[in-house]
Order: sequence, then structure tokens, then C-alpha cells
Amino acid sequence: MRVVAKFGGTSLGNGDRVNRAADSIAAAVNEGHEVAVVASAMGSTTDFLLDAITFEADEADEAEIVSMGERTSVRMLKAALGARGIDAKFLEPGTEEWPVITDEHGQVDVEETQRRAKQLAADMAAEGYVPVATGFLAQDHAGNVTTLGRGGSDTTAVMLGNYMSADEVVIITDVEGVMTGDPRVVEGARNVGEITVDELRNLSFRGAEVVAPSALSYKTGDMTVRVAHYQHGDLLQGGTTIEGQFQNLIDMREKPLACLTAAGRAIRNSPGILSDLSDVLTDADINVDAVASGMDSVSFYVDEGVAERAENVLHQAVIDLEELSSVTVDDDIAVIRITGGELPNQSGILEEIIAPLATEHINIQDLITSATSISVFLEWDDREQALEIIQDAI
Ligand SMILES: Nc1ncnc2c1ncn2[C@@H]1O[C@H](COP(=O)(O)OP(=O)(O)O)[C@@H](O)[C@H]1O
Ligand SMILES: N[C@@H](CC(=O)OP(=O)(O)O)C(=O)O
Repeated sequence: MRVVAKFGGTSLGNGDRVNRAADSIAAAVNEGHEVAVVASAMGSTTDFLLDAITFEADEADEAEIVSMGERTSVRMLKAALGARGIDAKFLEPGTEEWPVITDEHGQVDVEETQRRAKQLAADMAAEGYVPVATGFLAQDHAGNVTTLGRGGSDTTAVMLGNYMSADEVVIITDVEGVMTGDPRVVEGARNVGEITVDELRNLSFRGAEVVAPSALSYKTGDMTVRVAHYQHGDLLQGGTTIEGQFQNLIDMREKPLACLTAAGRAIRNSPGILSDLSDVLTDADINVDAVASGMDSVSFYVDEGVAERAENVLHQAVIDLEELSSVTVDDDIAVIRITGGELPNQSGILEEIIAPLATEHINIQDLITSATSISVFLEWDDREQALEIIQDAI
């Protein structure tokens, strides 16, 4: 099996952890696996180096300085592997075999990086060595050091896994895997065992950076990505498996929705009012497709087929609760959902979608955004034209 193993800063935080990392790599190599290693800076070295730049430094100098964290790690790991009889070679920007290349905009030059990564995979297989590459760092066409941004080692690992046709990428860190909550904050967090890449991207874009969000767009359906604890010691099993491939989709709901709106100041003043309203819909077995909450109103989007029933139960709730003024229904609503791996990184994306709709006088009923999706609600009769416009816009 070909494996890319990424060791995060926490898993290389001291000499003991470097030894553990080298032991786990050596064990996998001795079992006959091809292992390529991606290493982050030890512990908080990157923060330490950045904090120490208390003077004017241009981007090029800053990248050179900050690169010393990862450059040290790969030397440590290469030497620790050598001490275990493993033929390892460290790779950093400037090394002949260095794979990650950025273009003039600082973005990964996909074609060149793919070519070099493929070559690296062929070389390591033919020569039987373990490449230990600096995560986070890249090299531009002129040979200067660049970076992939904070947390970029995860991106290096998943990207190289993809371009080197690895069977698996293992992200070694200081938690057992993706947990039910941040174990540094919540009590009793448990390993979720398996999670889809779509779910994890939603979480990681909103804080749970156990795997950096930008890394996940490089995951292919065939290549497993696993997160595991450095204390586990076994590179090849355990932790959380991330499944699937991130979907870039523009999807239009096939059937019309109805929008039920309850109005009243209580929406923002009264604790539990939202749950009271959703409870009555739950009790009536009505599935809510989306919720949009405003200052003095809340709208529930439900399938048009259940709109009348939903209106009646919500109306009863308005009467019973005595805190809301009224409920109303609007039907024949279409929804177009845009889900994309890079959506959160695209500045101006909302305008790109909204502006051409406005030009064609298509009225947007509601716009609901999440970590990785945008849902546009509009009139049913406008849906085909709107879909075409959105497909052209992005
Ligand atoms: N749901 C979650 N599951 C696991 N870890 C989480 C979660 N949310 C936040 N984290 C945090 O992510 C951290 C791992 O990411 P990071 O510190 O970047 O590790 P590394 O240095 O190995 O890259 C954990 O120490 C944990 O506190
Ligand atoms: N060392 C870099 C890159 C990185 O990915 O680190 P870590 O894997 O420890 O999150 C940083 O701190 O941003």
C-alpha cells in the first residue's frame, strides 16, 4: 500500500514524539508499505517564529524565516529514521525532487505539482527510500520559498496523496480522530469513527481544524484519509476515516416548496419560541427543508404537499403561545443550492450569484448560507432561467 503520513506540530512536539513518529513509519516500511512523510514544524515553532518577526519583513523574508520550522522537522525525522535503518531523504523547497510549486498568484501550479509528485512516487518506488517532505512550504517558478497558508501541511499531505496516487493519507495529530466535539473544550468527546468529507468540511470551515478545510478538496473518492493520534503508534489503522469526495454541485429541488412565516417580536425576545414552533411541526411529522430567521419573523420551508397541514399546526401554536401575531403561507417556491469546496474562499461569490439574477429582474425570496453552501429561494416560474444564470455565473 502507498501511504502519505502527515505529522502535525503536536505529534512532533519533542524528541520523544519524534521517536514515536519514526517508530511508526519504520514499522509500516518494514511491513512492506511505501510511505511518504509530510512533516509540520515541531510544536508551536511556526507561531514562535512569526511572533519573533517584530520588524518590517517582506513576504519573501517571512516565508524564508517561517520555513525553518518545517526544515528542522524533516531533518529530525530523516535522522531518526536513519537511526532505525530506514533509507530516508528529506525534501524541502530547493531540493531536486521537491514537488510543490506555486504560480505567480501564490496558488498551487497544479500541472507542475502533479508532474513532480508523479515523478517522486516513481522514484521512491524504484529506489525504495522514504521521502520526508516539509509540509506547508512551496516553491515558486523562480525557486523562492512560498507557503500554502497556516495549517497548510494538511493540504500538502492530501494533495500529494492525490497526485502520488496514494491509497491512503494519514493525518497524525494529538486527538484520537474527528471527535464529537473539541476534546480540549467539551467533556466526554468521542471519536466519530467515520465522517463524510462534506460533513468534515462544514465543521473545519467553522473551527474544527482537525484537518485544514483547504486540504479536503484534494481528497478523491478512492483515496482514504484517516486522522489518528500520535500515541497510537500504528500508521495503518485506527482513528477516524474520512469518506467520499467533496461535491461541487448546483442542485435544484424537483418539487416546489411552501414558505410558512410566523411573525412576532417574541421571535427575538422569547427563549424557546423557535423550538416551540419546530416542535409542533415535528409532532405533525412535517419535515422542514430550511429555516430563515429574521428580526420579527421566522420562515419554515416545507414541501408544498404538506403546506396546508403545516399552516394549521403553526396557526394553532400562534394561538396557544399567545406571543406571536400571525402566520402566513407563500407557495410555489423553488430552491437552488450551490455546494462547493472552495465557496468559502471565494470572495464576492454571493455577488456573482445575485447580480446576474437582479439584472434579469429575478426576485430572490430568501438567501440562506452555510459553511459550504448557498441556497437561493425564488419563484417557481423563475427556476429554469435562474438555474441557467447561476450555472453560467460560477
Ligand atoms: N471535533 C473535533 N475533533 C477533534 N479535534 C478537534 C475538534 N475540534 C477542534 N479540534 C482540535 O483540533 C486540534 C488538532 O489540530 P491542530 O492543533 O492543528 O493539530 P496539528 O498540530 O496536529 O496539525 C486538536 O488538538 C483539537 O483541540
Ligand atoms: N506549521 C504550519 C503548518 C501546519 O500545518 O502546521 P500543523 O500541522 O501543526 O497545524 C502552521 O503552523 O501553520
